[in-house]
Amino acid sequence: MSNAVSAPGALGPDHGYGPDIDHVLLSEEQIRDKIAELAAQVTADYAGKEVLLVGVLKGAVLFMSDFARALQIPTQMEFMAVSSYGSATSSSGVVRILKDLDRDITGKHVLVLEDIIDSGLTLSWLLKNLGGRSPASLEVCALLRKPDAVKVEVPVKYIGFDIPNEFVIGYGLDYAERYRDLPYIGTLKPEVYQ
Ligand SMILES: O=P(O)(O)OC[C@H]1O[C@H](OP(=O)(O)OP(=O)(O)O)[C@H](O)[C@@H]1O
Ligand code: HPA
Ligand SMILES: [Mg+2]
Repeated sequence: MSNAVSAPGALGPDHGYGPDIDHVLLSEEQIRDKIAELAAQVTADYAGKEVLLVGVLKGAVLFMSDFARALQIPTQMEFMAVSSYGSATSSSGVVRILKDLDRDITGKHVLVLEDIIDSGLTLSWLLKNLGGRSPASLEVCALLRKPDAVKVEVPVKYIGFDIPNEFVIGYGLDYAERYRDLPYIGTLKPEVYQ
């Protein structure tokens, strides 16, 4: 993986988290460029249709916000909150719905937005759940995927970056609810976990 860029401090505001950051994997600019690319693909693929974006809270909130603005087609937004991690760094495998969609998705073109596919357990569960609600179509757009961590293969049409199998934070991704507000994606120093 050749995405490692310069020291965290060189990349703009770090919200005071700088000392906790080990290295930056994806800069704000790399993320922005990738979102523009993904949004152009989705805009072309869904031309003439209205898309219902389903953001998976809380991790996908920054991604959804930037992605929706980069799209050039009309979209509506729904959110679902599920949790399989709690404050741990590996999935418990037990997915719980913390907040369901506010409305019926029958006949809608649903595009699920995820920040990360790690084990794939969350998304695999979510696709079964949403697939049972008779959408016109159901696809996934995930910003990050860890190919070496996948336990369940999930059909994903749009992927931003494949990343190494290490715990990452920033741009929506948390460790124990912290670091979501970082504009870039990076890793934490080992001592932060102690
Ligand atoms: O592929 P998996 O191993 O299932 O992991 C991916 C999921 O885990 C994270 O959510 P988390 O449960 O931490 O909730 P959060 O988004 O509120 O932090 C992440 O946002 C994905 O939804
Ligand atoms: O690497 C990760 N970081 C933060 N949250 C996560 N949820 C699954 N994988 C990750
Ligand atoms: Mg989390």
